[in-house]
Amino acid sequence: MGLLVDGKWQDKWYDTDKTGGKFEREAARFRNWVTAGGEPGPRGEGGFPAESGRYHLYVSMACPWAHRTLIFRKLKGLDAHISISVVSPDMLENGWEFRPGEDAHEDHLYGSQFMHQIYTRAAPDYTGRVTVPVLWDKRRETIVSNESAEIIRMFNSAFNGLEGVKAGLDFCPDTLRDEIDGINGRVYHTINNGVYKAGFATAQDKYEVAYDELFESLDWLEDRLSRQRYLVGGQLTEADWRLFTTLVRFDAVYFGHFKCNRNRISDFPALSAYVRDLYQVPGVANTVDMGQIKRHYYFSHTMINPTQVVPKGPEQNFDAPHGRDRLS
Ligand SMILES: N[C@@H](CCC(=O)N[C@@H](CS)C(=O)NCC(=O)O)C(=O)O
Repeated sequence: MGLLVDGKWQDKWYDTDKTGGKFEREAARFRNWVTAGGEPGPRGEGGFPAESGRYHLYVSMACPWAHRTLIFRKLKGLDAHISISVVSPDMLENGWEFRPGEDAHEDHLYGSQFMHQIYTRAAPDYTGRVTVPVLWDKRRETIVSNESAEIIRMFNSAFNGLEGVKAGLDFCPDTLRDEIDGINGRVYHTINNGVYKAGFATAQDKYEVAYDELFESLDWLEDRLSRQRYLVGGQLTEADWRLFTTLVRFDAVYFGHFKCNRNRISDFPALSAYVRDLYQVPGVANTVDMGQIKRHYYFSHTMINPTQVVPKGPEQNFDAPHGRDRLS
């Protein structure tokens, strides 16, 4: 685990000293947008038109942020248009690595050994963390974006003109967008990033604040989802997929490893059925690799789990009936 400083790799854990033990996630630095015709997006520069075969996605199967992009790529029918390389689940002194084998790929574009080499290829003097997912432009040989929230919005709409892409499937319709953004805001701060705030806190009080906010939000969602099948508008939206990637990891990882242990998701009747409902959407199960998820967290975070022993459990069956059709 480390970061780049002026283009040089340094092996350093998150610095929580300057924030009194609180984990603060750094904002992503590459924020351009692929758009249908290459016009600039909401921020960043233009010149990234949606073209088949032009873009490459670097992901980890373990990472909940990268997982969002894998789900959108699959559901929108973008597999044939956007290629991918999967990094090894073990993120140690060199950060994310390419280690071709059962779990990971080589870097299909440049044969790099480390993900940080992709960042310095785009920006030789880059300073910051080296995160996945990364959307890479093969034509301009640079990073378009390393912000998953924005990559999924691009996948949702920018590529709709390409052959075989499910243009009619809209996970962020204009009419629901404000409500989706509202839900996303709370879910991001207290759940998606909330589990990390609990797990990476190095002071008791900072951990407890994150823990309380997390379970307050899970109680709120349990109530909401006991009355409606999906979070917003009676249909599957981006808000559901953003919540899903955290919930599906919760009992196996966040409950124990990140000390988010008031309850398991399996203790919440609505939330647990909701996770199964989303998991059973055709195409999604293949994006969930529980072996890599557990391996990554328990093996890579040596300051939390120095023995690097990976737990065998829990037993989970996301294929069990969810019974949520009645809420549609
Ligand atoms: N804002 C980013 C966050 C991505 C992120 O933090 N990914 C984690 C993996 S789960 C990572 O690569 N961490 C490496 C690090 O922080 O050094 C996004 O949503 O795309």
